[in-house]
Amino acid sequence: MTRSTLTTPPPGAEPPKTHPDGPSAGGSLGSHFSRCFGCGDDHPTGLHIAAVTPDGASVEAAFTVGESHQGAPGLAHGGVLASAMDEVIGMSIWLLRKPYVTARLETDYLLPVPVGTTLHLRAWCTGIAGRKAYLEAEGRVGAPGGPVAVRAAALFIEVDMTHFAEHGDLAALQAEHQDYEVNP
Ligand SMILES: CCCCC/C=C\C/C=C\C/C=C\C/C=C\CCCC(=O)SCCNC(=O)CCNC(=O)[C@H](O)C(C)(C)COP(=O)(O)OP(=O)(O)OC[C@H]1O[C@@H](n2cnc3c(N)ncnc32)[C@H](O)[C@@H]1OP(=O)(O)O
Repeated sequence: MTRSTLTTPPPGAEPPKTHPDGPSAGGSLGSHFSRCFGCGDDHPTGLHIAAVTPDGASVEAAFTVGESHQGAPGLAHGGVLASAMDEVIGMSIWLLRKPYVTARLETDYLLPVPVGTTLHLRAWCTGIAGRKAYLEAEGRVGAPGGPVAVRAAALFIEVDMTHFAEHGDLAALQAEHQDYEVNP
């Protein structure tokens, strides 16, 4: 992976501490928002990524490139593949049960990905330093041990839940996150 210093954990970064409320090994993650482009069941043209965690610390998902994901004829659009990486990386940091947003996403495209290909996605956290989380992901062609077509490295920043209320749609947030209170 051609990774910049911005997505490389600095000396002293700590390993992630998973949260007891997160799914245990072998569990499904579910969608964090029904209209999310990456994972939402109600998104009409979304990626509909559904992930599991094999070990409580990383996530795995299978994503099949469809007709609506093309860039060049018959080939996946690079931005769609980056979205899939962003999604599984976001799912992996949500295992900590703290809200984070993507600050930086670096993607290496190693192989063309034809329509109809199933990419086996995996994401994991490489370290935490203050509000910064360092994460990686890969997409392998055809099988979990298949050739790597896409790799990503990311910097996510921890935010308060008010980030989503202040900048986004508070009613939609509260409808699906009943535990969210304004001015708790
Ligand atoms: C109804 C929905 C509910 C959702 C919420 C519910 C629960 C949470 C959910 C679950 C999630 C589960 C799955 C998620 C799946 C997919 C995830 C997709 C994630 C996304 O797709 S999310 C959208 C795209 N994302 C954004 O929309 C971010 C826009 N942005 C900002 O909101 C600010 O920019 C922010 C907050 C990032 C920082 O702002 P800030 O003011 O808080 O902090 P500040 O700027 O001081 O940065 C602090 C330190 O980070 C360094 N830093 C910052 N940015 C950097 C960069 N780009 N490169 C290198 N370093 C950077 C600084 O240099 C400083 O470093 P230092 O401390 O060393 O000086």
